[in-house]
Amino acid sequence: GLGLTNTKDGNFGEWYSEVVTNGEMIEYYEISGCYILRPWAMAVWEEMQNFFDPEIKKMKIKTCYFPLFVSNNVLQKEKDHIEGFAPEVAWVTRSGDSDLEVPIAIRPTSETVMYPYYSKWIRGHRDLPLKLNQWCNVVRWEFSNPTPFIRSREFLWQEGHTAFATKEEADTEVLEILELYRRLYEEYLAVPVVKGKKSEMEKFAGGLYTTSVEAFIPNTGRGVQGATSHCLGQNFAKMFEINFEDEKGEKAMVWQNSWAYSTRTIGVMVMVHGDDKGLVLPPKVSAVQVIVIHVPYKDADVKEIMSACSATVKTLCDLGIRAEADLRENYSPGWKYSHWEMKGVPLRIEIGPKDLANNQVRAVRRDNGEKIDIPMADLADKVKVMLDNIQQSMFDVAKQKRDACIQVTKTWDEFIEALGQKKLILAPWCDEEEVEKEVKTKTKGETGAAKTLCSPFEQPELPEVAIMACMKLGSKADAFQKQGQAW
Ligand SMILES: O=C1CCCN[C@@H]1CCCn1cnc2ccccc2c1=O
Repeated sequence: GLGLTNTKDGNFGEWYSEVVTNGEMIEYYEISGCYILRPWAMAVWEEMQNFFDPEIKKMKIKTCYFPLFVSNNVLQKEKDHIEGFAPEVAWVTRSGDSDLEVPIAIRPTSETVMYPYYSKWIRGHRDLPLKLNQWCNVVRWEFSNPTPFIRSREFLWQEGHTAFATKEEADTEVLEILELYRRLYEEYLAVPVVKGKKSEMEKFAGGLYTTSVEAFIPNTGRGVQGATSHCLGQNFAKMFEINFEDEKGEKAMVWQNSWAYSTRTIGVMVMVHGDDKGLVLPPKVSAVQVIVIHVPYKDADVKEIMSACSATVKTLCDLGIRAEADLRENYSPGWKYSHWEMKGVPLRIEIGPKDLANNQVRAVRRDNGEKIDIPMADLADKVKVMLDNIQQSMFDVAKQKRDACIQVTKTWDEFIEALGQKKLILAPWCDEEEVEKEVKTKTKGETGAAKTLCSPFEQPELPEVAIMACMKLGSKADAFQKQGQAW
């Protein structure tokens, strides 16, 4: 039938897989770790792009497109960067039935594709800042459990790559981009995130420091990295000889950043807001914000009801609201209610004979099921306000749930206990790599190992605090909470 067979609190993994499929966002593909992104998902991706791209254009960041393929020697150039990632690189070794002279890699990220040309294009300080972004796919041949949107062998993202004359300019941009990522999550996906700095162990090895926005999934007690904004320092400039002649005529290396968000954002949004009836989409990113459904009644004039629905859709569309009518006669209203609830449409409007007689419509919110009768005359200003309320309410509810999971711990025992309770833990933190490694071993085998997520920029009164989350361990330990000075 139409309903889900798994519940969100019952079997989260199975629930998630059903929701993205029944909600018509994802179709599973014959090659493991790859997924088909259907229009219902791509519409969310496009709404996010409609916010983000104009914002970076305001920052004078230009769109480019570099090739998908990377030569081996260039890929190996920045040792720190590639070390550890090598197993994930996919290679083209043949064309037709003949082997390639030299295997060619498919980009897992584009630093090594782009930076030889940054070196060629950047000569003097007048060539700076160089700020480019590309919207593309990348391939990482991962082996840990693939999950639609969250972890796939190919995914879509934007990757920004910028070069500056000074570190100050780079530092400033890192945080400007991070703020855009916060807005993307909080204002569009209605998902609360924590901004912070990654630990030395978790940061991008090829960079100087990494900042990120961290989301949290209460059902699993897992933190999830939402987007990253790295300052690369001068590491890549050294490797790829990206120098410029500064005002004093001296040769200087550029300071670089790179930053990305990917289709993982959609998965986080589904995990946070979805419920046992399916997807729940924030109005700002939903392809359809209002679905209008006619309720035929035995001898009522169904044509009149249908035209009232079409007129309602027109009124709403003229206001810039993404409204559609489902007037199919081969499906019952009940079937349609379940179908559009599964797809997470924020607001449903029902029109039946009674409504027509009273010159009103029945509006039903997807997020909390609230039913409201609206006079036809008030449709214009009421519906827009309702959609804004739904957007805000979805964020407030998610933030309240996330905050309820945050626990401050001051002792190892408190920490281990919180770990077992799927908490997002704030604990004092020293950021020494061996401490991080030690805790990783010490917390294995417990309810689930843990990982540092970030050291929040907004710190509670505690000294040096890092925010962590318990990660139900699948194949590898990749998330643990931790304290710093405590031991
Ligand atoms: O995050 C970002 C933001 C966008 C540009 N790239 C950086 C850093 C990517 C780190 N990374 C991640 N997986 C990889 C996998 C294979 C080879 C290299 C890499 C790799 O460098």
